[in-house]
Amino acid sequence: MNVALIAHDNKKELMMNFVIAYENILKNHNLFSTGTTGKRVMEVTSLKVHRFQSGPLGGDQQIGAVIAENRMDMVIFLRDPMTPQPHEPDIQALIRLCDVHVIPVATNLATAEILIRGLERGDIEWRKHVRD
Ligand SMILES: O=C(CO)COP(=O)(O)O
Repeated sequence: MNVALIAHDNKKELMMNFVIAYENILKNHNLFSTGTTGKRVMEVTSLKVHRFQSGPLGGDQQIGAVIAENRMDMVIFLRDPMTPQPHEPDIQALIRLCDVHVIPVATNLATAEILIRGLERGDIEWRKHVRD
């Protein structure tokens, strides 16, 4: 499955703990990230991540483009709801596209944990039939 991992600055520690905890599941999938998140994930784990631009420089839009082509199967986006982001329209657009294409998307840790366990159990195998 193609899985996007994105975290705002105040959520990056949380994301690193998440990817360390679930490395054994994530290693079986193709991982995509915005620039800084991907760099950090590769520093703290042995995971390989395809990195796009940093979020404020267009990374959310690049991941959005993959979603728009219905090629992303899951999005884990640990958002910071307390800090205004300069690229807020890009963030909204990415999440909107997840709804357009019915892509499982988690925007907080509690949902991320459920999605990652679902990924391991094969709950989103149906994506193989609707992708591309
Ligand atoms: O801003 C982001 C998502 O909106 C994340 O970007 P970085 O991973 O480059 O910090």
